[in-house]
Amino acid sequence: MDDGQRQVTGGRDNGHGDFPTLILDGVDLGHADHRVLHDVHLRLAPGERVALLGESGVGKSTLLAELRRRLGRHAAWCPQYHGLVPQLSVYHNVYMGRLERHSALVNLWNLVRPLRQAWEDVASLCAELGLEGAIRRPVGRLSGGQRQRVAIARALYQRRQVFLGDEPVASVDPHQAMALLDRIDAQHATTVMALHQRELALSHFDRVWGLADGRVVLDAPSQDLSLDDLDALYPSASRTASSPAAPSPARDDNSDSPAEASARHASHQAGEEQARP
Ligand SMILES: Nc1ncnc2c1ncn2[C@@H]1O[C@H](COP(=O)(O)OP(=O)(O)OP(=O)(O)O)[C@@H](O)[C@H]1O
Repeated sequence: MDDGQRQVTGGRDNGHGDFPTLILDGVDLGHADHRVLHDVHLRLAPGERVALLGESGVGKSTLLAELRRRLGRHAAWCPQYHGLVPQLSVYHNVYMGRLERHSALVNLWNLVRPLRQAWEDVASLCAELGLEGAIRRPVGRLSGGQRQRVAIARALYQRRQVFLGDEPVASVDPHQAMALLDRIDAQHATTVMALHQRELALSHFDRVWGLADGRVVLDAPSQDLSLDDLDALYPSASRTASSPAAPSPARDDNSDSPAEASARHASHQAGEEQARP
């Protein structure tokens, strides 16, 4: 067992209080023999909202899977491809978020002939998320945005301390994305979400973790970051946007690389420490 696991599993847990600070201290993450992320140093403290950014395939889902493994029952999970059962209704898919809280008999009953309380709980969550007319509909007949909201409803129904989301607002328009993030934040003081919307990362999160080239290259408060800092996490997009006839630098010369943005934040912090009496 490494330090990060000891921090999570060894702390106070009354089922309602804060989970212990989660620490990844120089770990490598990957799949079988394939190392995806090297020497990861990160801390997730209760009350922090973190946006996880980086190009496709860089390892965001891999990192989220590790956080989920370490947080265990502290974490509600909203997966990238929703993980819904298309043949079953919205009610059934949302209810399944909490199966482990009840006995097999209660679950069987609620799935076959829902008890009033379970139905009302799911119906009210669905109404909040704009799914009021759809609760009896099979998920396979919903739009992509509706399915995304069902997946979020199922994660909210889990009622855990930490919300882990793998691009949970990728299939909805920007207005809905903000409303959904507000709803998630209302229930969870602590969140980690993979995103591609840089503006949302700055407006809705306390901190940004940025991945590139198999490493964590950015770990800084969002208030210290600009869109240019986040753009630097997407070099392929900059290359695509550049004209092949007149190649231009990926970033303007005044903007920092993610590592420089992290360093800028660190030196800013050090300056504040020194200035303190
Ligand atoms: N189950 C797996 N087994 C082996 N390799 C995997 C597995 N899942 C992902 N990978 C590989 O790990 C690397 C990182 O994938 P990951 O899904 O973590 O990236 P990501 O940043 O979440 O990408 P995206 O934004 O496209 O979802 C990729 O090279 C991917 O092919």
